[in-house]
Amino acid sequence: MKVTIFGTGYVGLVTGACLAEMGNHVLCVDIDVAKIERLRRGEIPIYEPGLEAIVRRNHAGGRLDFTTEAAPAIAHGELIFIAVGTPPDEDGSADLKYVLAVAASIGRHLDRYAVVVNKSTVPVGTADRVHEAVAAELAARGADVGFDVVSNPEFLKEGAAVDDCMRPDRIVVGASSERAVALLRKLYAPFNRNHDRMVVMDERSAELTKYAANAMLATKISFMNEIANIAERVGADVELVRQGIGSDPRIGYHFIYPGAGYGGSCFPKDVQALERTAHAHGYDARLLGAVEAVNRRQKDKLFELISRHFDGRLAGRTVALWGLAFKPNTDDMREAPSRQLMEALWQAGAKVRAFDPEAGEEAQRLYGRRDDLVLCEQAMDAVHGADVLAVVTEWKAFRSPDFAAIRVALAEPALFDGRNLYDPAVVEEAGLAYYGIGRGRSLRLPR
Ligand SMILES: NC(=O)c1ccc[n+]([C@@H]2O[C@H](COP(=O)([O-])OP(=O)(O)OC[C@H]3O[C@@H](n4cnc5c(N)ncnc54)[C@H](O)[C@@H]3O)[C@@H](O)[C@H]2O)c1
Ligand SMILES: O=c1ccn([C@@H]2O[C@H](COP(=O)(O)OP(=O)(O)O[C@H]3O[C@H](CO)[C@@H](O)[C@H](O)[C@H]3O)[C@@H](O)[C@H]2O)c(=O)[nH]1
Repeated sequence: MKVTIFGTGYVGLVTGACLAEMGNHVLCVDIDVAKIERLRRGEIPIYEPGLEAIVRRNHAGGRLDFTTEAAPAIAHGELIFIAVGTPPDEDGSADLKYVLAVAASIGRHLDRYAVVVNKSTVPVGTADRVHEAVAAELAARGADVGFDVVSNPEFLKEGAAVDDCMRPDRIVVGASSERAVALLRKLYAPFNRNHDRMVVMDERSAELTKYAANAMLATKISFMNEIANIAERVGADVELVRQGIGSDPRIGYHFIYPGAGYGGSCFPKDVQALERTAHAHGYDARLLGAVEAVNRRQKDKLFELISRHFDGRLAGRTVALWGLAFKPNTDDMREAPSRQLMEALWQAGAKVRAFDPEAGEEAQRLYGRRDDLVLCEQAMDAVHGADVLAVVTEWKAFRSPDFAAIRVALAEPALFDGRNLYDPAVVEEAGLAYYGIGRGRSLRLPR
């Protein structure tokens, strides 16, 4: 099929590449000229495992191309995806200016029936607004062209985006037109070979499904962080509690890892946006407000532990920091807990020596050159010359470090484990003070 995708970010590029891999002819459009030039040269602007090979193969095979021109892109696709950003505006609601700009542009150029497929995460009612924006432009030029708008939210996770896109749990399609549903069934048929993953519903339910999924996952994390903070105070170990509750299949082991708080481009903004939607409809969504508040507080947790360790005297101290990305397998630092921690440390007069397997360049872009930040090439380089070590992101490379070498390298051997990666007893045996999240220090069970 002929597919156009507006937006070549995490969602647009991955979707475009995977649809091309399934044999479709995909044209990706972006207003970012530099991004499109890089993509045409076969360079991938983001770090996403497996993506580069698929993009290069399909670009070379003539099934995937990139442009900055809206008109030929709209002429190309029988399915036109919108996968542009929906950042929060001043009050936390989703800002639809990019989505509506694409919709208007479709209306200005469309000259035969097409399905406009919205993949961006958008508030309930946006399909109607996109419909109106396209229709207004068609009317303005007196064009009598049929089109449908479908909601098709995306559930991929960064770091596993290609895999999620190739093997989705479900494909949610919100549509009121049979013609549009039939075209989407055809497009997604190769992804449904094993069993039908398509869940067809109305547009509003599809839009709400996306927010409900993210809000549920964020709620699980904040819940566990709340339990961790209780565990710390009562002398229990939240890691044992986690295993104790996860074994109940109604609860499950997934997404109940306590830590330094959730970050990324989705959970923080989507929980907030859903709360704003509820508010706009006269409902006070208290649970969502609490999920958000618990997370904001949790992102301060590592700083509090480090500050307490030094009795609040952080000026002149140096903290080694492992992990800048908001989670492993990405270079994305949007809303990353590492940022809140670094900024608080700087404010308190401390310096940071940081290492991340992929996000060093992004940190450089965000913070530029400054005296209180050294970006290191190796994990141990960050530790040498630091007083203490804080682990913020659970990259696999950090799972089993040489604690003895870390103890020798640190001036004040202490490890702040923001993801509960380590066994406190093992760390302490190596001669380092251990601080985790919700690990009451009075409890040490025999192994
Ligand atoms: N990142 C994720 O893991 C993820 C997962 C599911 C859903 N989402 C949602 O998908 C949407 C896109 O997210 P993302 O992370 O891919 O964003 P992103 O910021 O990585 O990419 C968005 C792209 O859209 C481009 N763009 C903006 N206006 C444009 C226009 N008029 N025409 C063409 N391109 C334009 C930007 O230049 C940018 O390259 C958001 O609504 C997000 O909430 C993201
Ligand atoms: O038990 C857990 C699981 C995750 N996290 C944190 O939660 C954040 C988000 O992680 P994850 O969900 O893996 O990453 P995203 O790429 O943001 O993906 C989420 O957001 C996307 C955008 O909407 C959705 O498509 C995905 O389904 C949804 O998982 C990260 O900071 C993680 O460190 C925890 O603290 N504890």
